[in-house]
Amino acid sequence: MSTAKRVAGEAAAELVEDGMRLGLGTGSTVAYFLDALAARGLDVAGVPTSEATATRCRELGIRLLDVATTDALDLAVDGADELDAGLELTKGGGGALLREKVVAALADRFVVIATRDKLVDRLGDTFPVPVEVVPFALGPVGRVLTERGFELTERTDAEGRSYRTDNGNAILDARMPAGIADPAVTDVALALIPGVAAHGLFLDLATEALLGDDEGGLLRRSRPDRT
Ligand SMILES: O=C[C@H](O)[C@H](O)[C@H](O)COP(=O)(O)O
Repeated sequence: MSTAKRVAGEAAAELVEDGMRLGLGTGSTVAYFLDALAARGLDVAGVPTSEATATRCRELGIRLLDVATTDALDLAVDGADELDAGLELTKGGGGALLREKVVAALADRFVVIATRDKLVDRLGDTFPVPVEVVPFALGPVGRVLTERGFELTERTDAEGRSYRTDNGNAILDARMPAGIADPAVTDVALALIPGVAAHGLFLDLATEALLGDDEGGLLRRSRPDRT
């Protein structure tokens, strides 16, 4: 049990209103959000960002929406692996980055829930950028990333096999030893490499952050230009 994650998840559940269409993130912090949301018994429905979240929603009785027929969401709630003072994020530690980014982009409001220790001065300082790669392109993409100075680790599953996302893709965890000097430049550069399906830099998407700590405290941050 993590008090810090629970506090953040429960605070996010309080933001939900009857009738809302939600984006339902992925991860251990989101698990607390889903529990608290189900306990409220509201009439809501959401697009899940992973098979794991979809399964948990079915168990909890949270109605699911098909992303194919959902043009907009009122509120998305998701975790993060790092966030900076401007609410720019690194995500994808749980491998759900592609669907998470699609869902976040559909939402009018995107609330990040995390523990306070995930606040960083600069993205990439504590967590590599997960790069989701179509398996066919693993070699070429790996070579391009290495040429650009990234140190790569191909993600593996519990059995040591190449990890596969819900979309059937692999993940290269890419660390820039010198740090990511300009996330906006890296964002575009990564997205343009043929074979990259998605990457874990989430820029200009989050509107608010709810950050819990182990003493039960909650820090609220908002992006001034988006709320
Ligand atoms: O792919 C997974 C996601 O981006 C998660 O939201 C992120 O890794 C944070 O997960 P957790 O809340 O378990 O730390």
